[in-house]
Order: sequence, then structure tokens, then C-alpha cells
Amino acid sequence: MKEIIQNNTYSLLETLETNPMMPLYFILPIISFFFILSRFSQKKFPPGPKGWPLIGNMMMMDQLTHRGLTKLAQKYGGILHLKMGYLHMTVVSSPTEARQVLQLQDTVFANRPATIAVKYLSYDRADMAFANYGPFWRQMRKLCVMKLFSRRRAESWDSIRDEVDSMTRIVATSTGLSVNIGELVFGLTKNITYRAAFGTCSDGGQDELLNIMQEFSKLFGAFNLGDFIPWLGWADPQGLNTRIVNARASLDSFIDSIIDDHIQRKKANNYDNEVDSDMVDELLDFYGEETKVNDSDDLQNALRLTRDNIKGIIMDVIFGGIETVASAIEWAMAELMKSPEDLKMVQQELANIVGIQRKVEETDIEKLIFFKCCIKETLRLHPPIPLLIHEAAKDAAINDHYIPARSRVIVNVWAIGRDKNSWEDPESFKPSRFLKECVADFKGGNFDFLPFGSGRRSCPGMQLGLYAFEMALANLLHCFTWELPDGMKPSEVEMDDVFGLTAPKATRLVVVPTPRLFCPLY
Ligand code: HEM
Repeated sequence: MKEIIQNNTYSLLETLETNPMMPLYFILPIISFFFILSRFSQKKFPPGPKGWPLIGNMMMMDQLTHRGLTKLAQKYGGILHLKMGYLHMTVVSSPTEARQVLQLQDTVFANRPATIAVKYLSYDRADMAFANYGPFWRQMRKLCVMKLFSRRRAESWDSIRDEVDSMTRIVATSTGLSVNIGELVFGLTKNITYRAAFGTCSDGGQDELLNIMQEFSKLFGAFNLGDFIPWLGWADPQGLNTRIVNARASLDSFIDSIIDDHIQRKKANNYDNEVDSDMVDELLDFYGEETKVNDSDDLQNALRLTRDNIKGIIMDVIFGGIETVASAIEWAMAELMKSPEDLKMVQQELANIVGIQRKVEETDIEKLIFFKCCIKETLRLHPPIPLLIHEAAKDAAINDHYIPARSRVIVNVWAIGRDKNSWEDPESFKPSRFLKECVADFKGGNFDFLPFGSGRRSCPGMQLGLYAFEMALANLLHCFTWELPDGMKPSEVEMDDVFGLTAPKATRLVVVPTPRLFCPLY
């Protein structure tokens, strides 16, 4: 036996001397075996473009817009995978997979991802929009829905009616002149939101807050290496981290003084009436240094808000309320200017239902069937928030595809609204499709049409947003006849958008009004 081993050892040594590559013949198959085994046991990600080692698909960063992701979905399908540095991303662009994310597995996908900017600027997720799904978020949501965003509350706000009235007055003074609709409606939603939040309409304050929010918006959207490759977070070539700290300091000094004023006024007992009170007043009813969170139904006893919570919610309202509604109104006007037949039909309906002796009131809206179709068709083609951004709370699967815990899950609402499997002639503006198709509401039960999202993280400001959208658009259409300037043809109206937190029109819509009603507008 010993001899055999010795002989074999000698022959092996001899072979090695004559052929030094010999060990590779043994090692390579073993490595290959383990490689193949690991490939088989590896979880299967959704299909997607091949990435580079370490950086993954980071070279495709510019394609992370609703349009870029729609193009990728045309190539890879309704669910696709990208890897940005260490971050896995799953992009869903079809109703079936959207239903998985927003309904069937909603508790798994109800978290929000937090970038470095989001964490710091939202006071470490002290708000509702960036809070992870859990008891704290549930209480915040309940508070916002019941106290701040209800339709009854919105209707009680004279601010919306007053501001729509003053917008029509501004237009009436510009008869025969070009009106920049984008600027007009941005001014409107800015005033409504500012008044709803703080109770006043001070111009200086509004401008200061808007500058701060514009900086926030840039910082939310900025590319920060540390978000994708955390161990390179110290390298901050653009100085983003300093800008983030400065931006929050500016918001602090702005809102702290407003909160202090409200506390003083409350002490003086001037603002205990619900109609007079603004959002800060409502939130101060829950103000207390200690945050006690549980699932009790008794909101008043269960939730204590800190100053950071109040600032965070106000930030959500400013971001949620201003640009979403303004961009929806401008898109609706642009689509109708491009489609004179539909413009004529909707104005005829307004004349029939409301009559041309007065402006549109809340009670008219429900009777305006074609007008409602125009609202829906606008939100289908131009959802103000085109991408819903969620995060997986744990390892999960969609259609057998692996979605790792803490990966980003994006629902491309813009692509879904233009999906040719769901919509006939999807790129065309055809409000009448909503007369026959049974896509009736925005509540998110229909996964072909998700302008306000669906399920737990859907928009809590939907009623309020719709109310402002409907009242403003109905009055613009009813009070004036609109024409394009300088003989411009409807087909020449620019319809490009820009990508940010929302997707507003790239070039402002400019149109010329003439009064249409037999009643004074100012
Ligand atoms: C036309 C108007 C609006 C549209 C189309 C819209 C749409 C949306 C969408 C799509 C979402 C995300 C859903 C998801 O991630 O699954 C959202 C969330 C949100 N919206 Fe709106 N929104 C509008 C107006 C408003 C208004 C007026 C407010 C408040 C005053 C508001 C406050 C919020 C907040 C706080 C969230 C985060 C909710 C959470 O994470 O739990 N929105 N909205």
C-alpha cells in the first residue's frame, strides 16, 4: 500500500515537473462547479440591462426618469431590474405588477427609501411622506387625513374660493392680452397652500419659503455618490452635504418663528375656532415634547407631535400641494388648447349646466360629466407624480423575481397610463374614453390608472388637490374664451415635460382670454 502511494506520489511529482499546468486541470473544474452551483442557487432578479462591476448601471443614471424608464420597459418588460452601485432597483411599468406592489403585497412595499438628503431634510423622517410604514406613520396619516386634508375641511377653506376668484379677476384684467397660464396657476396654488398652512398670504414670506423649497427640491434630486456607494460617502465633490445643512437651517428659522407666533396666538385664545384655524393651529393641538406612539384610535390621546414633526408635515404639504395641482391645471389647459373640439364641448357643457350668468360653484362640479372626463384624461396622460417611489421592507418576490430587502421599488405611473394593452390610442388626449370605459375613479382600485397612487401610501391630499384642480379649471374654462397667441395652430402647442419631483410642462402655456359671462368678474 505504502509503495503504491509512494509510486503514485513520485509519478505525480514527475508529471508536475514535466507539466506545471497540471494543478489547473484539477482546480478549474472545481471552481467551475462552484460557480455554476452559485449561479443556480442565486436568486433570479427581474430582467434588465447588464451592469459593470461595482458601479452596476450607474452609467444609465440619466435614464431614471419616467420617459427613460418607459423606454427600458419597452425593451425588458413590465418589471425590470437595475443596480446603481450597491442599490438594487425594481421598476414596475404594468398594471399587473403594480397591483402586486400596491395591493397584494402592500405591507412589504409600503416603506419609503431615504437618501442622505431626505433623511436630513425631513428631520430624520419626522414627517409623513418619508416615514417608514409602521405605527408612527399610521398615526401621522390618520391625523393628516382627519384634520388637515379632508374635503369638508377644504370646502370650509375660503382660501380656495377666494384665491380662485382673485385668479379670475387677474385674467379679466388681461383681456385680449397674452396670459402665462403656468405662472398664473402656480401663483394660485402657492397662495392656497400658504394660506391653508399658515393662515396668511404674506408675499415676502411666500417668496422666502419658495426659495427654501426650491433648494430642497434640488437637493432631493441631486446625485449624491454616498447614496449608491455608502463607503464613498465622505467624498462630496459638489459640497452637497454643506448645502443640505444650510437648507435645513433656513427652513428652521423660517418655520420656528411661525410656530412661535401661533403658540402665542393660541395662548391668547384667539384661534380656537375650526374655520379660522390653519394647519399649524391644528397641528399645535397635538404638540408636546414627548412623542408617544401606539395604535389607539383616540388620536388626541395617542399622538404627541414634536416641533420637528410639525415642520416635517408642513414641508409635505408645501411639496404635495403646490406643484402637483398647478401642473395638472396647466396640462389640462394645454391639452384642451390642442384639442379645440373637446374645448368646445366642455365649454358648452359648462354653459348648459351652470348658465352664463355666474361663476362655477362647488355644487356644480358633480353635474359636469364631460368636464370630469377632461380631468381624468389629463391625469392619465400627465400624472403630476409620474414615479411612485417605495422600498421593500424584506426579501420578496414578484412573479418569481427576487426583490431584495431595502431595495427601491418604483412604479412608473406615467408608463402605465400610456400602456397600449390598457388604453386604445394611448398617446392621444380623448376625454370621451372615460364616458364608456369603466375606469371610474381615482381611488386606486384600477391599476391602469394611478394618478394618486393606490393603497396605504396613496395620496392623502387627493380630495383637497382635486377640489382645487376642479374649481380652478372649471372657472378658467367657464369665465373666458381662450385663443392661442399670434395665430399659433393647436398642433404647435409644445407638450414636452421636465422631470423632477413632479413632471410639469417644459415651456409655459401662453393663451389669450376674452370674457364669456354676462356678469362682472371683478
Ligand atoms: C392633483 C393633485 C395631486 C396628485 C396627483 C397627487 C399625487 C400623489 C401621489 C401619486 C402620491 C404618492 C403615492 C405613492 O407613493 O404610492 C402622493 C403622496 C402624497 N401626497 Fe399627493 N397628490 C396631489 C395633491 C396633494 C395635496 C394637495 C397634498 C397636501 C396638501 C398632498 C400630499 C401628499 C402627501 C403628504 C403624500 C405622501 C403620503 C404618504 O407617503 O403616506 N398631495 N400624492
